[in-house]
Amino acid sequence: MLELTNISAGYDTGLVLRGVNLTVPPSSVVALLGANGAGKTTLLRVASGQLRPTTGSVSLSGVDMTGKRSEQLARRGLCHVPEGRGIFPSLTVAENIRLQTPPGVDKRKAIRDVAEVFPRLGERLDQRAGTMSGGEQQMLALARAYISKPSVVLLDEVSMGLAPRIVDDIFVYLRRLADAGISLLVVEQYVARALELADYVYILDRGRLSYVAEPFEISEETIAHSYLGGLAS
Ligand SMILES: Nc1ncnc2c1ncn2[C@@H]1O[C@H](COP(=O)(O)OP(=O)(O)OP(=O)(O)O)[C@@H](O)[C@H]1O
Repeated sequence: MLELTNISAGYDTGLVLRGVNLTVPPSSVVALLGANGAGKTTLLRVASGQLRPTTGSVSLSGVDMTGKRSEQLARRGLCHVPEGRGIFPSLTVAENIRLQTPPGVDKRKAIRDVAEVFPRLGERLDQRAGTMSGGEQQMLALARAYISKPSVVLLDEVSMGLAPRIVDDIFVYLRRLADAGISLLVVEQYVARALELADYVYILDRGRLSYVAEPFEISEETIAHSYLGGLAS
């Protein structure tokens, strides 16, 4: 369970998030929606320890992790798949998987597991990651969410710029993670698909939470407004 309480955070340029409360319960999927610049990526950065909040707290499985570094959160079971993938392009696929395998887990087994879930990666174990297609690179980034056995995965626009067929594969994979009891916090441009996956929906409007609901409660009009950035106006 991930709990963000009364989070305010921003950059040198100013405050972005103002008093945001968000909970990802155990074995649940939360979709985080909002217009461009609303602060979705910033909130994921706070949750993963990349950005220290100005006020508020971050708690993971009941332990206060406010101000802790990303590696410490990762060790406690949080996996962040950022926008732009976060893989090592000059290393091979197999080397990437080995590096991402947590201590105590057999690296060869991790490679076999990834090849089973993503056969395309299995065919490319010796290929340099940076020479693969965008979709294949995204699969490699997502493989980390599988092999590191996390309790919570943060996913920032993981289907961005990918062909529809690959997006289908990625959503099947996300469903599989959710069915395995891993909690997901999903920022996604394919809103309808994100809502299909989600147990709860949060909408950010210019750094403030404007709406929290279960997917069946949310109207198309509310979603459209949130993406135009006009929900509160
Ligand atoms: N490193 C940074 N330094 C300064 N300002 C930043 C930085 N990163 C983001 N911002 C600003 O913070 C605000 C929120 O950005 P953020 O990326 O969190 O929004 P978002 O909801 O994820 O948007 P999008 O859907 O466009 O990715 C924006 O105004 C952005 O310009």
